[in-house]
Amino acid sequence: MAITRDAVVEALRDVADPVDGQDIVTSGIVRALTIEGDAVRFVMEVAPDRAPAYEPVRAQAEARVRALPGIGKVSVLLTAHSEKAPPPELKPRRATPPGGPARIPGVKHLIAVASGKGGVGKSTVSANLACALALEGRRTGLLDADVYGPSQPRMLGVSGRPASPDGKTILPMRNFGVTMMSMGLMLDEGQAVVWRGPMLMGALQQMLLQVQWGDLDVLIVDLPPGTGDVSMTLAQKAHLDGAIIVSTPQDVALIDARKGIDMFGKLKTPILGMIENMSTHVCSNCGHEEHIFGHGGVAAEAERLGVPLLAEIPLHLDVRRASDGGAPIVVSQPDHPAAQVFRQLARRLVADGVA
Ligand SMILES: Nc1ncnc2c1ncn2[C@@H]1O[C@H](COP(=O)(O)OP(=O)(O)OP(=O)(O)O)[C@@H](O)[C@H]1O
Repeated sequence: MAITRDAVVEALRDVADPVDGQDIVTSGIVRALTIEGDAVRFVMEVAPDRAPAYEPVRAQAEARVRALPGIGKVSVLLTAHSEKAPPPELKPRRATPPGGPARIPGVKHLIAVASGKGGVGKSTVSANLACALALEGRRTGLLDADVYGPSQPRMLGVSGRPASPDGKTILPMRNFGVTMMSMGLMLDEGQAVVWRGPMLMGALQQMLLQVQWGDLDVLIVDLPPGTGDVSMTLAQKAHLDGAIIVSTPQDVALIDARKGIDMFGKLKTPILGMIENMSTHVCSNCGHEEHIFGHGGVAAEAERLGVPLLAEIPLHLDVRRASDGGAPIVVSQPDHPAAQVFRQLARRLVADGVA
């Protein structure tokens, strides 16, 4: 029987990370997994001072994989990620001089998740979509560019200041199979509030180009709400494959969403489609459905604009709880109806060749 990547990953999920408390796949220390015939190789990347403590975990991981049917050679190496140099300061500096849209090295697809108005669930959608794409086997990255309200560290259960091997480049964080970086991890509290346009633009470029994203099939960028400098810079400077616009069915959110669509249109960024979030409220006690913010508004708008309605996500307490708990519903309750909507969304984007 051929060894599959899924089987190896599943086996490794049985092994706990003693520091992180999660399994070693979720905690992101398993790297460079390669399978050649019946031979399996991977490394476990840990902090240098913790290497001795991880030796039993390495042995356990090796034994767990070795127990899989049809396995030949298993090689598991402990490597220490360097924490010598602190990451570079995310400096409020001027963006590089004008130039055309550039591709980010190693990144196949770049997708922006935008909303006209704040609080409509753009970050919730970005986090769940990223996790769902990772579950589809896509090498997925998530950049939280919401400089005024970075929420991805909380949603993906990531904390701490990112390390840098050389003081110039930044090592991203990783959880739930998603490589992630957030402006929130690079800034001291309140720092960004005083930033002006050119500073924000420079910081975004730094995050796109100085973070060691590695080879990614898709990088999702969670933009700040509205059509401000960060959104404009991304659309102008980076080769975006498309933008997804998140809106609630309410008129006010829709009007703002139209402005966002208009901006991307002017900057020649394709709109991949719209997502209606908080589409219908499902009572967590009795299951009764209610359209608190109206219903069908986003579908009608998408039709008017000639763009697809990619998903309708229910407003459900479990979605909020999962995000607040640091494990998006797609990973914490994979059978939940809301999780299924995100999984279908991810499959659709993969099938359409954009992710
Ligand atoms: N479908 C949903 N069901 C329940 N709660 C949701 C849903 N979508 C988002 N929320 C909750 O609504 C709040 C706002 O969501 P989120 O932070 O994703 O919005 P946002 O558009 O990114 O906001 P911001 O303007 O701060 O960037 C969060 O507490 C989130 O957990």
